[in-house]
Amino acid sequence: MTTLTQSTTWKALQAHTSQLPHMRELFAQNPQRFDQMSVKACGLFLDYSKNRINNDTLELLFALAKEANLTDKIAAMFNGDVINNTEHRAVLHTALRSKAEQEIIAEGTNIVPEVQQTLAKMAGFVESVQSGQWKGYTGKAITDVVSIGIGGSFLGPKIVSQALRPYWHAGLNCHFVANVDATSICEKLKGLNAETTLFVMSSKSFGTQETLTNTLSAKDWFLAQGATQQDIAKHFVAVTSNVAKATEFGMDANNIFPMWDWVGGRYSLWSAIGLPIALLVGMDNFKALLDGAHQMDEHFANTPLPQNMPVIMAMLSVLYGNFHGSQSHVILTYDHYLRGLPAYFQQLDMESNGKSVTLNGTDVDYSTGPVIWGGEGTNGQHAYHQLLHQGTALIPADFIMPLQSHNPLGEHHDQLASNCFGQTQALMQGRTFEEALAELSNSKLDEQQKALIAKHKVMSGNKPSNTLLMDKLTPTTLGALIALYEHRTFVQGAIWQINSFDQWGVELGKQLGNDVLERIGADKDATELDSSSNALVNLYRQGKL
Ligand SMILES: O=P(O)(O)OC[C@H]1O[C@H](O)[C@H](O)[C@@H](O)[C@@H]1O
Repeated sequence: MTTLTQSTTWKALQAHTSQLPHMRELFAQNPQRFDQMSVKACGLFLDYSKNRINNDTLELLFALAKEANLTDKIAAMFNGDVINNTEHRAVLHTALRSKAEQEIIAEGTNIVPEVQQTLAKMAGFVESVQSGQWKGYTGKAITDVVSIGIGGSFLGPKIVSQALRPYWHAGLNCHFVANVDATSICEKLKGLNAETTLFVMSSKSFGTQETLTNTLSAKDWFLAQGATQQDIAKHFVAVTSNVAKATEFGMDANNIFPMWDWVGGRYSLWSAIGLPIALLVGMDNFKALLDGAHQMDEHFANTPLPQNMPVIMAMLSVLYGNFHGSQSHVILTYDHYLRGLPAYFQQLDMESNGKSVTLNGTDVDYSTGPVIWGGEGTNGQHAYHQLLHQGTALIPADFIMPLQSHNPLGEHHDQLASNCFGQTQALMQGRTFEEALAELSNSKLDEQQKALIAKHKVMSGNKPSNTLLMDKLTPTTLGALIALYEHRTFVQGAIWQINSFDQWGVELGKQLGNDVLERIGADKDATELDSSSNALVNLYRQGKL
């Protein structure tokens, strides 16, 4: 047993949660519920009143946070303490969006000047590409950027670029390649002109198989179009913390944008890994994105726990995962531009909190990170929302919606908003048997059939959701929104006493993948693996069934 599950507060929460009435009743009991259970910060508004909570629940949750020394842990992260204990690294993505005059020390050095220098280098490059001063090998301006990276070096730039589509510079397009499946790069390169294409290779380690292979194929394609080795410097740039390896690979030293060990891959879009974003939306908008995130950092670092938006959201997730047996959490974005956000938060949260041992190596005896998934509203309402409403699993939901659309058109946005709010309402209140029966009062069915159908129409309700609103989706509000989820993830990790910043689980697959690759390339059938893996490798070597 860990000290966490043995704590009085943990036990009190177990006892308390089983006694709480249905949310319908909680709303009926307290007309102030919405006012008391909503909070505004950094251009975001969070309504968390549709949760299985009352004031006592919140008190217990914040007590748990206090007992986990959350405030000290937050300070330790911002101070650059080596909180990633298995990789001996500080965790300072917050420094990437700090103010130029701040001083943030990592391993004895103030890192803010390096951050600022890199931003300045990005600004110069972005300006020269956007203005057309940067010329390709035949003297033409760049029209297309191909961003090559995977994991944190892919999803952040891709999803943020997608979200900020209304801010794109006219005349520049961007294509993202991650998968080692050649189809990805081949499809992207079709129709592109080598003379006007710029490749941005992003790899923190500069050692990731997919990214290296895709970059080599991009280089081959580029040379096959008539360009020469000397032309590469005009068309290939790299972002990496391994400058030596990038130079060795053939990248021009002037075209390498640095990042650092103290930035985790899934927290790196704020660094030069965000270069494709900056190329598309310009440096002012990129800085506005950083500023939104910085505002959320300030809120997170300085706001008492009960009013602290990331802390509230994290503790609600702890409530469902640890006290209601919830294994999954859904992100529902009611905004087409934010359709990629669930995938981004999935990587952020699942790679961070998919852990089973505490920082000191003890096995956990409680659930840690849930499965994160989701999609855009209203599409999901015609598909998986069925399970949210009537399935057997309890899946807390976050509904995210801007109040104003970038594309105001007729009644579209009113309909979108009414669906969003209607869903949260339906999840919360459900439908009783009596209500379902009453709805059938005018039908021609006999009493027995009515009772059967009514039974199928019953929705238990009491399904939790948060609603997150913003005026409009802008670089600033998007920055705040992403930082909100980063900190939410951090807080959960802090409660669970796990390391949210390493990812050893993905390493074994990579290692074994390399081993299998050797066997695929060998001149005899594989015999040394388990029977399934041997047979699969051998089938692959045959190339047909
Ligand atoms: O940026 P790179 O070093 O190429 O790493 C790319 C990605 O690969 C790894 O497998 C990690 O799981 C990710 O966190 C990382 O973002």
